[in-house]
Parts: sequence; structure tokens; C-alpha cells
Amino acid sequence: MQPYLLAPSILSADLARLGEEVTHVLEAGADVVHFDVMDNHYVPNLTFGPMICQALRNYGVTAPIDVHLMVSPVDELIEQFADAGASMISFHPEASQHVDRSLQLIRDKGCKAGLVLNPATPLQVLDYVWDRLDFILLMSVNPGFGGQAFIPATLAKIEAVKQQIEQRGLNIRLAVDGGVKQDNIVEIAKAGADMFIAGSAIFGQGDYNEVVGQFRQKLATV
Ligand SMILES: O=C(CO)[C@H](O)[C@H](O)COP(=O)(O)O
Repeated sequence: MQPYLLAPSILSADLARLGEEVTHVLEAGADVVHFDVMDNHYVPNLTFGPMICQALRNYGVTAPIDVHLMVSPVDELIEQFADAGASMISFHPEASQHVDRSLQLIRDKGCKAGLVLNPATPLQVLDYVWDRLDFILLMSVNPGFGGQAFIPATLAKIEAVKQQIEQRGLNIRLAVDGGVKQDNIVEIAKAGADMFIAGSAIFGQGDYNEVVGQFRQKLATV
């Protein structure tokens, strides 16, 4: 497993120039494109559908696209995003009527499968589906908007999930999303995360070589 993955969230990109923005951030050394799908139902905001994912593939983006579904229900969009070029797909357990089936569907469609836990979601939702998971995404803000502050209680949760992954001897990536910045990424990595989703700390912050380089330098110290 590649040690640390940096996944810029396009929620904070200049959407009028999305193809260029994504290309630049990948050229600067980002690993994964994080795609926040919001339906104005599960969360009070509305963003991108599968057509935009397909448009990025048509534009020439070959990096993994990580689709975070903040929608309910989930199954139809799992199929559509997989067909549109997604590489990783995650959803919130409370948004699916049949979590086990939705996770299986993601793998059946050839993508990596993940569950997303909100800050107040207990870890018990992971029981009985550990073997269906390629990654777990811990939200460190409440979902729906970029630019929020990291919730400090998430650090203990990252440690607890990491411990369970190790105790079970599983090969599951642990991603953290929300309020991830240059000044807290080391603490988040030390707690056990190995994938970092950052929107407002990357897009719109000037030279992406410099910004992505700062994140990389911080991670190199862990
Ligand atoms: O899932 C999200 C919001 O629901 C975003 O990915 C997340 O908040 C990243 O944005 P920022 O880095 O600005 O906090």
C-alpha cells in the first residue's frame, strides 16, 4: 500500500476551470481526485453528478477518482459513478437501506468500497462488514460544506479505528476528510490516517506545487 495519499477535494476548486484545476493539482503531486457528491437531501447542498466525473475522464484525467456519496439512496448512483470512471466509492451507512449489499455492489462494479462515518457515528456500524471494506473515511467535520474547522474529537476516533484495523490484520485504508490543513496533517497521520482529503487548504491557495509540496514535507516528518 502506498504510505500516504493526498486527495484534493474539488468542492473548493474553480469549477469553471475544473479540468485545468484537477490537472494542475495532480501535476503538483496529489495522488487522488476527491469528488464530493451532495444531493440536497442527505446533506443541505447540491454538487456534482456522474456526468462531471465522466467529463474529467474525457478530459484526460487518469488518476484515481474517489467518489464520496453524500446522497440517499445510494445504489443507483454507485452504478452510475462506476460507469462514469470512479475508482473508489464510499457512502454513509445511514443513507443505504442495505449496507452490505451496497458495499458488494461497489466491488462488483470494479471499484474500491468504503464507508463514511460522520463525527458522531459510532464505530459499531463497521461490525459485520469489515471484510467488505477497502477503505474507511472518517469525517472530521459534519458533511455538506467545505471550509469548516477540524473537530478535535476525531483524533481519538482515528486511533480507535486504526487499532481495530491492525488487530484484525486487515488491509484497509483510513481516510480523513474535513478541516485538514498543513498545520494539523502530522497529528492526523500520527493518529493513524493514511489518506488525507483537503479542499480549501489546497484549491485557490496559489501555486499548487508549493501547497502540495508543503503537505508532502509535513508528511515526510511523520
Ligand atoms: O466532504 C466534504 C464536506 O462534506 C469535503 O470534502 C471536506 O469538507 C473538505 O473540505 P475542507 O478541506 O475545506 O474542509
